[in-house]
Amino acid sequence: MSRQFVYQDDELIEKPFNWKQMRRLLIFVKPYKSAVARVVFVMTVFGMLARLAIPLLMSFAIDKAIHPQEGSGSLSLLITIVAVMLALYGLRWWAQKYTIEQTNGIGQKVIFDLRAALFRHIQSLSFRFFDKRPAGSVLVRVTNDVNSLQDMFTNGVVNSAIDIMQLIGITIILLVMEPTLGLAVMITVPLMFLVSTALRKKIRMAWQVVRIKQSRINAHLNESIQGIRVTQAFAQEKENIGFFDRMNSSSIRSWNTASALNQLFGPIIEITSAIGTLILLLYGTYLIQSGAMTVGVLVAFITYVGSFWEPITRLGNMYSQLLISMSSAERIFEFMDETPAVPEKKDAYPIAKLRGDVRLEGVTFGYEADRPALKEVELDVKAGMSVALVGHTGSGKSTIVNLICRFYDTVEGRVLIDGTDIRDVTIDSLRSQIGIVLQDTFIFSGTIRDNIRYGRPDATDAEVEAAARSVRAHDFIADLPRGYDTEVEERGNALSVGQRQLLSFARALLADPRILVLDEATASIDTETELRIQEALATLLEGRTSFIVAHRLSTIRHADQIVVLDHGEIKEIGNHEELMKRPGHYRNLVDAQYRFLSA
Ligand SMILES: Nc1ncnc2c1ncn2[C@@H]1O[C@H](COP(=O)(O)OP(=O)(O)OP(=O)(O)O)[C@@H](O)[C@H]1O
Repeated sequence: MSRQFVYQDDELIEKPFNWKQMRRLLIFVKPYKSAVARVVFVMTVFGMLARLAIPLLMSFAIDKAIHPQEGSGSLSLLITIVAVMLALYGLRWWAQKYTIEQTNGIGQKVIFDLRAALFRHIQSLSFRFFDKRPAGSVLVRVTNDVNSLQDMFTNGVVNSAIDIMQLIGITIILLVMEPTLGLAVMITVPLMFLVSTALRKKIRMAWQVVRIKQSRINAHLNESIQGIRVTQAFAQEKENIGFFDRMNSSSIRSWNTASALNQLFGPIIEITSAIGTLILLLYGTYLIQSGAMTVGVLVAFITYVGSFWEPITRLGNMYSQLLISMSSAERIFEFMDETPAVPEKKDAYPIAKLRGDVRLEGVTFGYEADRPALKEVELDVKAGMSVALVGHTGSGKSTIVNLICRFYDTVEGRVLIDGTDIRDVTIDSLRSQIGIVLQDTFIFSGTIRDNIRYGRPDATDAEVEAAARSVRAHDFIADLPRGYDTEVEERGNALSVGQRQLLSFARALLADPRILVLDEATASIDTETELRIQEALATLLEGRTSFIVAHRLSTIRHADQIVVLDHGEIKEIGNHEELMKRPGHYRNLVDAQYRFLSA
């Protein structure tokens, strides 16, 4: 079997009940506590009391109106009792309807708040958080884990409270009505509890296996779809299908096992409750025959016992659900407790409108503790200069720009913008004045216009168009079927690499940042597009401080300053002419590129 896919995704495994977590979850219910109180009140006063009173009335009707011990039956009393019973049924129906509507509404609101809080928190987390986790696992927490709490919130909390009260109510009534018979019936409760607890645990485990398998299928599906181009290019479809089939069959098998176990549950509960009813009938008949109890009381008992098992079963199910919810809650709170790796100081202030001077002073940084990506970097860039960062792959070019944008904090040394340590200012005020154009241009679903407007949502249509014209993107946009209103699919798959790059230039230009960071695309593009991009770039860079992770000689040559990096250290700094005059890293790099181009 292929070892190529290994999934260690988040799995819904149950966790022991944890009060601390439960309390944290209940905080989300707090805003709705008066609504919850109303539901509990309505259900207790109207729903539960009606439910408990009906068998008593039945017993009363039999013993007093239908078959009294003394005298004959009374039709008018019977009619009155039936009328009261009908009214109680109506009340119960209304109370139930109200409870269902309200609990569903409250549950949805709680889930909405929880999901929103989680999303808001994730948005605030730094790059380091996302470095450690595949997008899929973050996705699962915001969707599956939150959903798995949905049942608990929509039905669980309120219904369990009602069920517990109902059980207490029935137990008290049974014991008060006929203590010995009440006790005799209760004998089956521990039995039923033991049997159902053991079986339920097995069932829970079996369903967890199903969930794990299904979550692996999801992960595989996600990867397969994202990687479909590579799969087809390497003609691996057959292997992929085979792997998927095996996962699929294994998921079905686990489903069958779980479902078979589940089906055992109903009969076992029925047998136990039948034993209870049998005891009730035998002992009840004996009590009636010996004159210690009336037929009406027996009928009431049978009805009460019938509605005794129902809340027990529901509470059992709820308990299973609760344990699964615990693991979801744990994972949700694990994310909620993540603090941004790039924290904002309490007294951080918004940085003034930037001039654009950038200084790196003795900067050392590593993504991992023992692997420095930059070592004691010194760099002084005056406002308006364009800086090309060059060096072999992994030399630390992107890391420099990551630090300037404060996606990460330095381990040693500091980054100064206009003489201010960037750790002292608010992140928002800093980043909103820095434009970033990444190599892998991200195009969001929406129109071309929306995408250009991304960094400045209040820009007018005319401004959007002017930005597109300046970076030479207007012509290709105008050629699209609906021009600026063309919907681009998610990630802009329908656009070429060059077109996407021009779009991102327009986006950056419209945001009009003082400092521009650009990770140049390495993909080879035709000469005409290359020329167009160079022209666009010249417009974009005009008057701004810019840092370009440069791959094209044309870009590098025109830069005011070229920074040559090697293994996280700056080896050379100067402009093209200066660096070409002496032998060194830069000259070797340029010679190598020329050799490559002329080969
Ligand atoms: N998110 C990350 N987590 C851990 N290590 C990283 C991360 N990003 C980069 N690195 C490591 O840091 C070092 C510098 O990487 P950086 O991305 O700055 O190189 P680069 O010069 O931009 O390379 P390239 O030209 O290939 O983009 C490399 O050794 C790389 O493996």
